[in-house]
Amino acid sequence: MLAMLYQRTKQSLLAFLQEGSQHSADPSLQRKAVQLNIGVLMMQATVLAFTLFFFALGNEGLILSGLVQIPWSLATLVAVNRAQHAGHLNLARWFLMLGVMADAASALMLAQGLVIGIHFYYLLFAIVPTVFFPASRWRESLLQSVLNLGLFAFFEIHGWTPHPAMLNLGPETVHVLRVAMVISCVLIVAFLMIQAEYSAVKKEAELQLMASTDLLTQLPNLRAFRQNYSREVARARREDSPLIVGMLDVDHFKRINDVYGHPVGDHVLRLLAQVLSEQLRASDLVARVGGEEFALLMPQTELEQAQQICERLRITVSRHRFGTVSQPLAISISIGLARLEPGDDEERVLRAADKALYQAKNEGRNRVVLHRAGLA
Ligand SMILES: Nc1nc2c(ncn2[C@@H]2O[C@H](COP(=O)(O)OP(=O)(O)OP(=O)(O)O)[C@@H](O)[C@H]2O)c(=O)[nH]1
Repeated sequence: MLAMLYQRTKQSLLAFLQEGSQHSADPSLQRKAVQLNIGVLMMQATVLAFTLFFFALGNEGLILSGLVQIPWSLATLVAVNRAQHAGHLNLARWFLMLGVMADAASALMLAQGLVIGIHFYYLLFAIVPTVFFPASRWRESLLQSVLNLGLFAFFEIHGWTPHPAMLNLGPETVHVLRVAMVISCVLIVAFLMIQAEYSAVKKEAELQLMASTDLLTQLPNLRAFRQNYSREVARARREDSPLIVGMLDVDHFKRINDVYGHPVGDHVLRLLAQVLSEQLRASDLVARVGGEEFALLMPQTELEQAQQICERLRITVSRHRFGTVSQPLAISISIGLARLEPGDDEERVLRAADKALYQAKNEGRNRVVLHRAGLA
C-alpha cells in the first residue's frame, strides 16, 4: 500500500517535472522547461515551510504573511503548469517570475514590512531569470532583473510599515528569521545551479554516446573504432601483447537490397550486428565502419586463435536465417585478419586486414583470410 502510494507520488512528480518538455525537440529548451517546473516546486516548498514556521512562532503578523502567500503560490503553480501543458514555455516563465514577485510583495506589504528583510528576495529574483530564460531571450531576462532590482531599491529606500504584531518579535527571533531567509535564497540558487550542471553533464554524455554509436545497428561507429584502436595499439605496445584487427564484409549485399529492398537490407545489418556481438568475447570490439562493413578488434589474441573465433563466426552467420519464417534469407561474410607486429604503424595493420579481406573476396567469399607478416 505504502509502496504503491510512493510509486504514484513519484510518477506524478516526475510527470509534473517533465511537463512542457514534450513540446520541444531542442534539448536545451527541454532542460529549461524542467528547470521552470523545479522553480515552481521550490516556491511551494519555501512558502509552505515558512508558513509552518510562522505558525510555530505564533506571531499574528507572521502568520498573516504566510497565509497571504499561499493563494499566490498555488495560482502560480496552476498557471505555470497549464502554460507548460499548452506548450507556452515563455508564458510559463513570466507566470513564475510575476508569481514570485507578487507573492513576496503581498507578504511584505500586507504583513511583514521590512522587519525580516523579505525584500532581499528581489535580489534572488533578479538573478534567477538567467537560469529560466535562454540566452536568445536576454531582453526579457534583463527586464525581469531590472524590475526586481527596482523593487528591491524602492523598498530599501522607502521602507514599509509592518503589521503591528511584527513589532512584538524579539530581536533573536528576527535574527533567526533573517538567517533562515538568507539560507533559503542560497539553497534555491545552489539547487538551480546543481540541476543545470547535472543536466548539462547528462546531455554531454548522451551526445558523446550518439557521436560514437552507429544509429542503425547501435554498434560503435568508425569514430569509436578509431579511438579504441589507438588505445589498444598503445596498450599492446606497452604490455608487449598481441593485437588482432579484422575487417568483415557481407558478401553480395547489394543483391539483398536489390532483391528484397533496402528496409530488408537494414534489417539484415541489424540482425548481423546482434549475432556478431553475441559471438564475440567481451574483451573484443565489433564496430560498423561502413555500409556493410564491420571492423573487429581482438586484444591479447594470437592470429590462430582469432582465426578460430572468426571461423566460428563465419559458420554461425552462414547458418543463421536473417529473413522471416516464410522468406528465410541466408547470407555469408568474408573476413580479413591482421596482427599488430612489433614496430608496426597503426595504419599498416588496417591496410593489411583490408588486403586480407580483399583476398577473401577474390578467393570466392565466405571465408577467413589471414594476412601473413611480410606480405604488406
Ligand atoms: N540496406 C542498406 N544497404 C546499405 C547500407 N549501406 C550500404 N548499403 C549497400 O551495400 C551495398 C554494398 O555493395 P558492394 O560494395 O557492391 O558490395 P557487395 O554487393 O556486398 O559485394 P561484395 O562485397 O563484393 O561481396 C550497396 O548496394 C549499398 O547501397 C545500409 O545502411 N543499408
